[in-house]
Amino acid sequence: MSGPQCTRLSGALVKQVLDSVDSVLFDCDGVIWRGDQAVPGAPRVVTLLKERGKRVFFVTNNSTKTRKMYVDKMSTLGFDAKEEEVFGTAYCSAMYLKTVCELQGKVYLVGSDAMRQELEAVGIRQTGVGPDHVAGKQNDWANVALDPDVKAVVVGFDEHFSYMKVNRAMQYLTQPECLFVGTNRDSRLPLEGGKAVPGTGCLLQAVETAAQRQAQTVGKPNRFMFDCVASKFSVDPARCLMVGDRLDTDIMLGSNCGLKTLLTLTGVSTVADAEAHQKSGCAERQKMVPDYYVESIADLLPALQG
Ligand SMILES: O=C(O)[C@H](O)[C@H](O)COP(=O)(O)O
Ligand SMILES: [Mg+2]
Repeated sequence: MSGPQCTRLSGALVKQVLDSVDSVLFDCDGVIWRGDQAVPGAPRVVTLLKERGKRVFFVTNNSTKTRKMYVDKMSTLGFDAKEEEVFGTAYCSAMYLKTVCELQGKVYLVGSDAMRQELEAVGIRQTGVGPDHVAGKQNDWANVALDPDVKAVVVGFDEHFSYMKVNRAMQYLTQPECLFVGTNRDSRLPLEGGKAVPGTGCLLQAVETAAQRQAQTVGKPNRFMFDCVASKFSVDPARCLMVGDRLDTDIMLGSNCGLKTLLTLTGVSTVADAEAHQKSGCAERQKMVPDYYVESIADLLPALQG
C-alpha cells in the first residue's frame, strides 16, 4: 500500500526521522498542552530540539491569543519560545486580510479581543468584540443598523457568541461584496483530563447556515499558515515535520504542503481514525493518514537525550 503508513515512531526510527528534518512545526492544543497544563515532557522536547539546531514553530488554529499572549503562556509552562516562532489564527487572519484581501474598510468581528489586537496591529479597524444580546422585536433584529465601513465579516472563537452576533453577521453578509472569513473549523477544543468544549467550527457553521454562504478559512488545513511561516523563514517543506493531534487539520496541512507528518495521541484523533482513512481508498482521506504516530511527544525524549 503506497502513501503514508501511520507507523509507530520508536527506537532507532526516531533519530532517523529527526535527522531527516531541519524544522519542526508543533500544533498546540492537544500536542504541547491541554488547556493550561503542558503535556508532560513537552517543554524539554522543544528545548532539546533547539539545542540540536532544529528550528521550532508553533502553528495553532486557536484564535484566542495574540503571539505575545502565546509567548507568555509558553514561558509560564516552561517552553522556550519567541514571538516570531508563533503562528496563531488571530495573527494569520489579520495577515490574510491585510496581504491577500488588501482589505479597505472595517471588519465585523465575531471573535476574541486577541483577534481585535492583531487586526489593529496591521491597521485594520473592527467592530463587534464583546457581549451583544438581543433587544426589541424580531423586526428590529432584521433591521439592525449596519456600519457602512464594514467590508468583511470575520468569525473566530468567541466566548460571547450569541444569537444577535449571528444575526448581525448574517445582515452584513447579505451584501455579496462583503468578505466572509473564518479562522478554522475545529469541532472541539481538547482540555485537561480528556475533557473538551465546543470548537470554533460550531460557531462558524452557525453563521454560515444563517448567511447561506461559505467562509474562506485561514487556519489548518488551509496552506496559508504554512505560507506565513515560509514567508518569514526559508524552510524546505521536505525537511519539515508537522506534529499534530488532529487528522483533518494538522495532518491534512502537512499533506497539503508536502511535509512529513507525526500524529500524537494526547489530543483528538486516534490511530483507529487514521486506519479508517487508510482503508477508505479515497485519495482525499488518504491525506489525513500520518507518516508516523507517538503516544505523546515525550516519546521523542530518549532519542533527543541520547
Ligand atoms: O476550537 C478551536 O478553535 C480549536 O479547538 C483550537 O483552535 C485548536 O487549536 P490547535 O489544536 O490548532 O492548537
Ligand atoms: Mg490540536
